Parts: sequence; structure tokens; C-alpha cells
Amino acid sequence: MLSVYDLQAGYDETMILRNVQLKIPKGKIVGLLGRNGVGKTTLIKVLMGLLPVVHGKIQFEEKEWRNERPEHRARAGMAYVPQGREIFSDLTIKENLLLGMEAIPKSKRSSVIPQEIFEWFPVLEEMINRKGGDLSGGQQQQLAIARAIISNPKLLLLDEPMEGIQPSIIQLIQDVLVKISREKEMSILLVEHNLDAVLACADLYYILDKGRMVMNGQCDEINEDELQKHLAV
Ligand SMILES: Nc1ncnc2c1ncn2[C@@H]1O[C@H](COP(=O)(O)OP(=O)(O)OP(=O)(O)O)[C@@H](O)[C@H]1O
Repeated sequence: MLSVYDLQAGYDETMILRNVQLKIPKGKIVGLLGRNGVGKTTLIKVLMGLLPVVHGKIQFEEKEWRNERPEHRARAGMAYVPQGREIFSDLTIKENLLLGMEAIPKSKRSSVIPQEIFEWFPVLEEMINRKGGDLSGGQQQQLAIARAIISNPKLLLLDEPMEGIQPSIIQLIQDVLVKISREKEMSILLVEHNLDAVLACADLYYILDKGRMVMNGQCDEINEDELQKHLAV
């Protein structure tokens, strides 16, 4: 689905990512782990077209991404839920979800919110007319994810979606991610600094340390001692 080859990127003169390789297969959840400040968000921003590639290559399906703008990448099937969620506080849940549907081409768009969204996140149906700003952190995160997946993207990029969320909602979000990856064959990149959150739902993992990928593999074959060397603060 998405492959990254020898990627180098950063901010102005400061290179953050070096020789980064990454593969996200179709329908799989890939956990991207790393301590604070190693470049996880920077990588997501480059994938989404919010920062330029300095060197290397990003391939999405058969196409190489060069200077395509974020809106173009969204229309081609990439969705992004940034850290801190960024829902519209003054709009209701319904209005937020309808905005998410704008990413669907007009010819295929319906004016009705798909019922499966409410099956995955029942609280959004219960509170459909409540404003985003009046929701708890966990409810806002469910809304942010629902708004991103409502357009049925091929690849979902999630930046620390479990941060500051209570355990029961973390469990619900993990279950939904597994369901949508299996049922919809959606690929997911899950950025996390918590190993347990990745092990609970991801198929594959990568570890980023000081801008370089230092380990990767299958979650069911993980060597936790080796991995903790790159995650311990
Ligand atoms: N706009 C910016 N301009 C310059 N440097 C930046 C900018 N944003 C981030 N950085 C730097 O890039 C490096 C990587 O930051 P990034 O946010 O990608 O890390 P991260 O792994 O996502 O961290 P965290 O887990 O804390 O979110 C850090 O040193 C950070 O200070």
C-alpha cells in the first residue's frame, strides 16, 4: 500500500529523518514506536505532504508521491488524525462527521452518515447533536477517528490516538482499528510511544530512534528486551 525508501526530511536546515525505510501492507496495522522527539510526527507530516521530501521516495499504491498537496493525498485515499485530534469544537458531532464525508467524491457521496460509524462508536449516535467542544477527551478522539474513516480511506495515519485517554476507551479504539483493518482492508499507521498499545492491535512494528529506523518486524515475534533499549527514557 505504502512504501518509503531512504527518506530524508526535516525542517529548513535541520534534517530530522535519515535513511528511513517503511512498508505498510494493505489491510495491516503498523505500529511506529519511539521516544519523544525522535521524528514520528515529522514522518507522518512528510507522508501526508505537509513537509517536503529532501531525499528518497514515497510510493503510495503504484504512484510515487512528489509534491502532491495534502488535499490531493486525502482524495487519493490517505486520512490523518493529528496529535491533539483537531475536531471542530463549535460544530456538533453530526456536522463534524458530515465534513469528513466531503473527502468522498461527490458522485459517490450520500447525505446520510453510514450506520457502521455508530456501530463502531455508539457514543457518537447518543450525542449526535452535542458540540465537539463539549465532549470528553475520549469522545473527541472517537469523533476524530470516525471523521477520518467515514470517507473509507485506504490508509489511515494516527498520531498518538491513545494519549490521555481512559483504558476502556483505549480498548474500544483498539478493537475498532482491528475491525476496520480486517473488514475494510484499511491500512493503518499507528504512531505510539506506548509499546503495550501497539502490541494490543498492530501486526507489524517499526522503531524510530534519532531519525533512523533501528528495528522492525512482526508483533508476534517481538524481542521486548532488545526493543526496550530503544524505548527506555
Ligand atoms: N516546526 C518545527 N521546526 C523545527 N523543528 C521541529 C519542528 N517540529 C518539530 N521539530 C523538531 O523535530 C524533532 C522531531 O520532532 P517530532 O515531533 O517529529 O517527534 P516525535 O517523535 O513525534 O515526538 P513526540 O512523541 O514528542 O510527539 C524534534 O527535535 C523537534 O524539536
